Amino acid sequence: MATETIKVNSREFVVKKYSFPTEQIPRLDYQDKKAEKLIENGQPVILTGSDLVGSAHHWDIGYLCSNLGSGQYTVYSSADGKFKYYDDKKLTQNKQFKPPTTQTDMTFQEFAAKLKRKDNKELMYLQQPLNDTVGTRIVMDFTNFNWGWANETQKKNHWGPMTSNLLLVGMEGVITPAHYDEQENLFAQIQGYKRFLLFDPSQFECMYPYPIYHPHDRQSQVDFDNPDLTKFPNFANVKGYEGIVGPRDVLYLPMYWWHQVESLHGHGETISITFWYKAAPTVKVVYPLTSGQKVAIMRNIEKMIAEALNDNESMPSFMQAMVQGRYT
Ligand SMILES: CC1(C)c2ccccc2-c2ccc(C[C@@H](CC(=O)O)C(=O)C(=O)O)cc21
Ligand SMILES: [Zn+2]
Repeated sequence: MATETIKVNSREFVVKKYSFPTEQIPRLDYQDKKAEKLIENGQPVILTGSDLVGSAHHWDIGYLCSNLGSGQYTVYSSADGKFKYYDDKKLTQNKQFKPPTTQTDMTFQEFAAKLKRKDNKELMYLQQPLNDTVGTRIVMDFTNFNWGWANETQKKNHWGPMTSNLLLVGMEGVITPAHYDEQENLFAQIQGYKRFLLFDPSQFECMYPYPIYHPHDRQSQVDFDNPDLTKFPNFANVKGYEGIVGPRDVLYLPMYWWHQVESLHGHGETISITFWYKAAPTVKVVYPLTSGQKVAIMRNIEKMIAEALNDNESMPSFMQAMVQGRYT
């Protein structure tokens, strides 16, 4: 795998080299009016100097071990280090689907002990909603997040309610392959460095998501390491953004933006916390539609057709019959 070296603020990072061009995601102080403007316009921005999770800046594996209590945590394992999310509620409709990762529940202490072992054959990724089973120190740190700023940002941008905070602890080298989410996301990095590759929702035609009834719904079918340009020819035209998100950085990741996330080697495990918000309720449709809104329309139509046909096998021929030779 070809690599390249990126320099950010006198630090050097060795990253995988991909086939597509990228521009830098802007990095601005979180109080900079330009940053506020970008968020307002649904554009990604890496916010520096934010104290959104200031009360968690001291979190490391040892502290979490001592203070997360003995609750069970969901740990995913992957032989190739890729953690392509799959919706287990859609497994029934896809008998032949083979989950690409395995999922084990364990205490954080067991997870930390596994991290220390040198004979790990698989990479591991702990992903857990922050809930009340955690210890009192963590609850205190959580309570002391800068909720004032978070709530103000939520209100100013007419986002819906916050739905969840996920605690993520990844080994160096874990990769979350390209996908999009249907929520606004303030992504707070606490420890380690993550490279984000982002693609505007208008790149939909280059990303070839799985069918909506597939367990990998919302994930791209394209293998970035070995893109099949026969099956996915438009991927040759894809253009992205990229940025390295380090400790104390907060990335605003707009809804419907595709993202691939790589925990970089040489800087230890990554610890992140996500703040997900439902979309703003669309009170009045404003034209022209944004590219994100067009993706939402495509998804809703795909869902309606799948429900109406009630037979996923007939979706491919139906979808093609609807447009072929007509909308050329
Ligand atoms: C891959 C993993 C661990 C996972 C497994 C099974 C179910 C859900 C998830 C899940 C959800 C969010 C992330 C964080 C981030 C990617 C990253 O930071 O790696 C991201 O995509 C986002 O913040 O939107 C990571 C995961
Ligand atoms: Zn995501």
